[in-house]
Formats: sequence, structure tokens, C-alpha cells
Amino acid sequence: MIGTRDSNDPKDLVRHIILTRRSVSALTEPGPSPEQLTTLLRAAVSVPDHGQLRPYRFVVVRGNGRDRFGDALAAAAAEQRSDLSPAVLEKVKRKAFVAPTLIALIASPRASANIPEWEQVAAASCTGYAILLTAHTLGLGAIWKTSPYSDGADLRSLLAMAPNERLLGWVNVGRPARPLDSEERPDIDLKAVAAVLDEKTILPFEL
Ligand SMILES: Cc1cc2nc3c(=O)[nH]c(=O)nc-3n(C[C@H](O)[C@H](O)[C@H](O)COP(=O)(O)O)c2cc1C
Repeated sequence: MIGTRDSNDPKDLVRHIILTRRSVSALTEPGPSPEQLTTLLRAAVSVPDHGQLRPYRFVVVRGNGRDRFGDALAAAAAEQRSDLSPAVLEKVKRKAFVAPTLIALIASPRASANIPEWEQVAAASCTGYAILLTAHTLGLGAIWKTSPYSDGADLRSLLAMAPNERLLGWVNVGRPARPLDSEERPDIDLKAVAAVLDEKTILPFEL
């Protein structure tokens, strides 16, 4: 069974954590403690990173900061779509308030580096997953969120983003509002996503 622990071996526990992590959208107070936040960010900066460039930045958004972040998200939406109604803009703003703490993920590629930009953005993307997994180990709920309108002048100014930086979204973190669903993750047919290359051909993955 997927996600079943075979023993008390810590390596089994790590595998169990990876296989049982789920995104949690319904989140309440409290957000992560300062120690937990530090652990989440330490996990984020432990991702594989070609050239050790640290091509990422994080902005923790909580408390009243959410109001400013929500306003900037709504301003980005209005900037890109002048036809959006005040009600829709309000809905965009509310995205900032669905969790006690948001960790904005910013890809910050180093232009001078010899590593292609896509690799740097890939490394920055790994930080989101590291935060999600680590939140799971801490008993916190977390989900990676984005907005179709996640670029705009106010947002860039608020997050002090350089022109080459890109907002990859943010991770909402908090206490799960409901007991977590213990439903099994659907078992994806690995043949649909994995193949094996031998000396002659490429074959669907099979045990
Ligand atoms: C780059 C990225 C952006 C995402 N944006 C959203 C989003 O805007 N809204 C949302 O509900 N989930 C978002 N998600 C989370 C996915 O919906 C979630 O991972 C997916 O439903 C699978 O659920 P699981 O994490 O429990 O496996 C995003 C995930 C990634 C990696």
C-alpha cells in the first residue's frame, strides 16, 4: 500500500512522509512558530542548486502584511485585466487571507552565473516542495498557491523584486482546519509517466 510504514527505520519514515503529504487548503491560526518558520526556511535552502547560486528569495507574509500583499495581488489583476469587477478583485485580494502565514517564493536567477536560467528557476521551484514536505513533518498544513495575475508593478515594488526576478507563487501555512483526509493518494500508473531506455529501444516502465 502506498505510504505504509514498514518499520521504525527513520528512512522508512522519510519515505512515508513523502508519500503521504497532501496539500491542505483549509488552514487556521496559529501559523508556524518562529522556530517552525526557521525550520521551513532551512529546508527551503537545502534544495539541490547547481553552482550553489541560491537563486531564490522568500518573503514571509503574515498579520497586516497580508493586507498589503492582498492589495498588490488585486492591483496586479487590475493591471492585467481592466475589465475585472470590484467583486473579482476583492476575491483576488482574499487569497492573502486564507492562511495565517504565506511564504512568497521568488526565483532570483543570477545573471552572471554560468548556469542556465531554467536550471536556476528549477532550483528555486524545489524550495516550494521542500517547504510543503517539511510543513507536513511539523504537523502543519500547507499548500502552494498562485494567481493568474501574479506579476504587476505594486507586487514587484512590495516584494522588492528586481526585473529578472519572478514570483513563483506562495506557500500557505497554518494549522489544518479539519482532521486530515486519510484517503490514499491515487495510485498513478507509472507506465504513463516513466520509461526505461535499453540498448535498443525505450520501453514503458515495468517492474
Ligand atoms: C506551481 C504550483 C502552483 C500551484 N497553484 C495552486 C493554486 O493556485 N491553487 C491551488 O488550489 N493549488 C495550487 N497548487 C497545488 C496543487 O493544486 C496541488 O499540489 C495538487 O492539487 C495536488 O495535491 P497534493 O499536493 O495533495 O498532491 C499549485 C502547485 C504548484 C506546484
